[in-house]
Amino acid sequence: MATLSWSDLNVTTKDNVAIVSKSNGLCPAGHIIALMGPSGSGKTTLLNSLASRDMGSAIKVHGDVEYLYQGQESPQKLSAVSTYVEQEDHLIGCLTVKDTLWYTGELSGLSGAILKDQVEYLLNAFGLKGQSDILVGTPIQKGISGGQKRRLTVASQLMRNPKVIFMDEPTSGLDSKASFEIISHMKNYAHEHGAIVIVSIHQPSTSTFDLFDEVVFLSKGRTVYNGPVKEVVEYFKNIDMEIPQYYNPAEYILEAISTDFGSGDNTNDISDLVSKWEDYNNRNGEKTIQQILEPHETHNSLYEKPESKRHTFGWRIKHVSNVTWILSRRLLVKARRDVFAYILRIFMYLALAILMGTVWLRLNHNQDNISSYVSALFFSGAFMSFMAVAYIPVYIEDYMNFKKEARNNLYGPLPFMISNFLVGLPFLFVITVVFSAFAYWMVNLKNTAEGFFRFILWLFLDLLAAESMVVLISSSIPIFIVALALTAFANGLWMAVQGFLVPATILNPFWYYTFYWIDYQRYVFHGMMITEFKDSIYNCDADCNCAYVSDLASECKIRGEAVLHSVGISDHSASKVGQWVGIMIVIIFVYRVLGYFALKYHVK
Ligand SMILES: Nc1ncnc2c1ncn2[C@@H]1O[C@H](COP(=O)(O)OP(=O)(O)OP(=O)(O)O)[C@@H](O)[C@H]1O
Repeated sequence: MATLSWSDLNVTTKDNVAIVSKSNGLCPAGHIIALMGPSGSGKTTLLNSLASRDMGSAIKVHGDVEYLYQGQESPQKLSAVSTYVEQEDHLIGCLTVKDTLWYTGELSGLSGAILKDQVEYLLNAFGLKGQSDILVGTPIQKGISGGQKRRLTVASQLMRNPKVIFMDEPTSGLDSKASFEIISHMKNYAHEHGAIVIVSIHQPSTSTFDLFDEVVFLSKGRTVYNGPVKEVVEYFKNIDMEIPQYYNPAEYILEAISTDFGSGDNTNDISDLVSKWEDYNNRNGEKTIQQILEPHETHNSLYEKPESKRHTFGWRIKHVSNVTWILSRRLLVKARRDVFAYILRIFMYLALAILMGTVWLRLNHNQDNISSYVSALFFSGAFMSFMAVAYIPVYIEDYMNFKKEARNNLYGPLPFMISNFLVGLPFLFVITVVFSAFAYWMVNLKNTAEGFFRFILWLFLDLLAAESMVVLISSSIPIFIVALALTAFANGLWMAVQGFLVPATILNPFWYYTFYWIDYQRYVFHGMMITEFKDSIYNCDADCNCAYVSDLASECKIRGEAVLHSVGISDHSASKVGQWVGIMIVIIFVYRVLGYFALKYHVK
């Protein structure tokens, strides 16, 4: 039989302030255990420590947590068989309830009739059958209620039949009936699947409280009671703290061990309760598995030996491509349904194209218009990439969902990054074509099909690089306001050093020898400049004064290459342009690889 046990677990801050002290416990397969205590008593911290979750360098954990099978180290690691239901839901707003379960099932390796049955079973078990085709909900489209989201979160994490389930306040925001239903379902799940379920919970009703097999009461991180729920009343009676009849025992104990509110300091009372619990334990000894288990609990078939899985390289490749395919399909559904993902941006770029086309309307090839042509190209490249900030909230929603799923071992950062890139490609291409189709001809940029397609190429690479930068920044610091500020700053930097506002020839050496060479907007700007000015001829003014000197001055004309020269573009050969396209691809690749490592860091 599998068990999760912990001994002498101490959690402190790095300044040695105790959060959880001397915690011991044992939970056998088939049992559901509650961690209870007032707010700030250390329930989440204990739960995280049991789940071996990284809590940052500010927290230190000492002691042992063991996942054992028949008293021996389990062949499978706890992280491989467990799932953690967080306090926040982190669902994808524009998927329906059924879609959410379906894709999670696919990601868990289910398919065909098994997947269908499992989805149906969970929809029924969590009371979501009537909402199966309703969207989870987005900021502009109301979806299911908060309580239904909570139930969906829990249901989706049972898809792959985890052996150990940690739940951080799964019932917060739910009414007592819904809370009862969830805990009741988890109890049945634990019993039927031989799973271990550990739940931190605030204030369950009496009927919900009675569903738990064991309970740990914490006060300021110290254990006041850890044992069977049905012995709670008896234990507290024996230590002269009789729970009045008709009183919810959980509520009564929580009031007694709460330290934040109420009159007077009850620290001594709490210390007294902790000592009494320690004395009781010393007298009776820690309970063994046999003492914890009910005599009738002999579901041996459920406690099958977990098998260790060693994956070959070929299996991994197949797994990554399968998961990439599932994630790509899910993202495509989102991209189609979520107006914020791409649809709004397509209209935004269309509006910008019309704005640009009417501001720089039908320029002609007189020298007075040369600077307007140059600024139009700068605006297209720089401002279009700046607008990629609109992608940040969409990406952060995906990231949060990714983090939840990756930490629960459904997949890793690689398929997430690849699918995000692949699904972005067609949408960014549509945005590019829509923008170019209007802006290019309205401004009267080079009147050739080749010029138009080259413009599309540069703008497409520009948007890809801008979006990849957003992915890198938002993956590194997935906090909306910070990612927004950093992306705006980075875009300002790339605009400033790309050689338009200050020509490369006079750019400060620090910027020139560093950021100028890795500035994707610079390659886009120079690429567009070559497309526009190479092999173009402009008229000097009526008195034959030419703003740019070229070999055509005697004919009162300016060769476009002279304009290129003035912004520091001396080599405009096809090989140079090809080299810049290559550099753009490398920049996009590097952004994505760095983004991958940022994701990897966050789910370590
Ligand atoms: N990283 C940290 N640095 C310093 N103190 C921390 C840190 N994490 C948690 N704590 C402190 O540890 C204590 C326990 O926090 P925890 O979140 O585990 O409590 P909780 O019982 O789950 O509370 P709630 O029911 O309100 O969610 C709190 O006083 C909290 O301020």
